[in-house]
Amino acid sequence: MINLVWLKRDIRVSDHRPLYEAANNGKPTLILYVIEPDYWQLEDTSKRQFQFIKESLLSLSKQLQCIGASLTVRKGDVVEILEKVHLHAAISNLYCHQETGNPWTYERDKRVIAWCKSKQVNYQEYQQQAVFRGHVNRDKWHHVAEKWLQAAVFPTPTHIHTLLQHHNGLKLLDVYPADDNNEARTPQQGGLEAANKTRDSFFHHRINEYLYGISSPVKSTTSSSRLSPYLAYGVLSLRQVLQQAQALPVTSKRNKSGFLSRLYWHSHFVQKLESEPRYAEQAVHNSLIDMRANEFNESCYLRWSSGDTGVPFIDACMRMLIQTGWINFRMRAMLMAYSSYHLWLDWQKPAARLATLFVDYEPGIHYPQVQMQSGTTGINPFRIYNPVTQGLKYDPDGHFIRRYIPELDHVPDNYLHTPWLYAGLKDDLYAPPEKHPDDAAKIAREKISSFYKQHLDKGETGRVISTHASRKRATRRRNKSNTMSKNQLKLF
Ligand SMILES: Cc1cc2nc3c(=O)[nH]c(=O)nc-3n(C[C@H](O)[C@H](O)[C@H](O)COP(=O)(O)OP(=O)(O)OC[C@H]3O[C@@H](n4cnc5c(N)ncnc54)[C@H](O)[C@@H]3O)c2cc1C
Repeated sequence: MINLVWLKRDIRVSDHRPLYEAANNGKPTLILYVIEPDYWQLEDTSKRQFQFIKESLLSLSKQLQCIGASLTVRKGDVVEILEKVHLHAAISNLYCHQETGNPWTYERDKRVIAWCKSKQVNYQEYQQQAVFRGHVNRDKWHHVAEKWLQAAVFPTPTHIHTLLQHHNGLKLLDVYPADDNNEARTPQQGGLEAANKTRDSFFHHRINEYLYGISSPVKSTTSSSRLSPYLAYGVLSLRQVLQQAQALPVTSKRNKSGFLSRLYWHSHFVQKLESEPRYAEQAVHNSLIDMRANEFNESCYLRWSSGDTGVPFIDACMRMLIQTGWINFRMRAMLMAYSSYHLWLDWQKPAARLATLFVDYEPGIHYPQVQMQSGTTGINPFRIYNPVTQGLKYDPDGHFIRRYIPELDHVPDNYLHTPWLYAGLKDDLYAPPEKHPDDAAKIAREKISSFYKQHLDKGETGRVISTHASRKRATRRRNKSNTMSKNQLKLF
């Protein structure tokens, strides 16, 4: 009888409860990662994410060797692979982490649980974020989340009695099982070494510029922590990073607490998708499901998705994302809002496109953010950014635009943010936008107001708020002197 540790978005040894439990019960243990071809065919997955996972698994394999264990990789349907393993060596315990993923992984997990039940395999699933299954009372969420995040981390096992396989299957990682070819030219590297380097440089130096650079797509590349892909695939444990950050003796308290707030937001957002999985498929507010239905303009979508809308700051942001696999929060919000308001595109297809471009794709953050930026939650419906004003503010000298849009080389600086006003624009090189951004924003405002007036059910808005919104005021009254809770006050 063996243990099986099934790895998903938890590619690490430290603060890893499934590995810890397996090591403690002394049975031979198979540590398994399954490349699931059907998953990699989905609209929201891509080769750049696979590449990051591959690098992280190769790094994990070395870490496991240091504690006498080994990683096994297999390719196929998880249930079929479990079945094969079980025939070869009976599985007594299957340990894994709870995953809040997309609808496909949710269904896959249900099949695994059903298989375990049918084979009388003891299925043990543990939390790896402050995200709770079943009914969650949002009034109490921050208390339980805080308790979980402050609990002691699980120590790295010093030895795991490993089950040796004929072949470890690491070579399978050389072949990406889909054909999207969506790679980033200069992505962040996966693996623990890169994760530690990124974290240490942030904790020891870059954190002091954190809030100063946070909104700029240029400054934030170094001032933001850049930990997102390591947290998304569990190369680092969120709880461990949070506790390490709390212990930092940094000079600027504002920067430190700004960063800590965002680590809390992580679980706050993932909890939304966990509590209401349809966030990934349908407008979370029932009245707003059809707000943009039957109006999808494919050519606008294609121009947006390749960074060719004709609005330079939008296009430069999109092209940076295509090239690097990362962009800062504000620009993610602006890109999403531009597609939803100015281009009036229903959010699903743009959301999938962005997901495939993010190396750090985390469904639990992504879909709730997408819906918030698209006005489909029924709360703060007008998240409309003026892309020209944003450009002038965050790229006043135009270096960022020039870097990503060489077709604008012939356009003088004073027209760089609005090239459609320049009489000499070579529009065969860089076509102007289909609608002037101001006109498009005005039309969107009118459409939203009119749709809200006609269709918005306020009772449903109340339901969305009570299920998903943060408890800002209540928390402030109850915890005036509690610094940890102050970090949660900024949740939205
Ligand atoms: C439309 C849209 C989609 C997004 N999709 C993703 C996604 O797929 N994966 C992802 O990790 N983040 C996503 N974000 C949130 C945010 O933009 C990124 O987490 C952040 O830019 C990552 O860079 P960083 O690690 O340097 O962040 P930092 O500012 O250093 O923050 C530290 C960590 O806190 C968490 N975090 C930061 N901002 C947020 C936020 N607004 N909400 C929830 N958690 C946050 C992340 O885990 C991040 O790594 C999205 C935001 C928007 C507007």
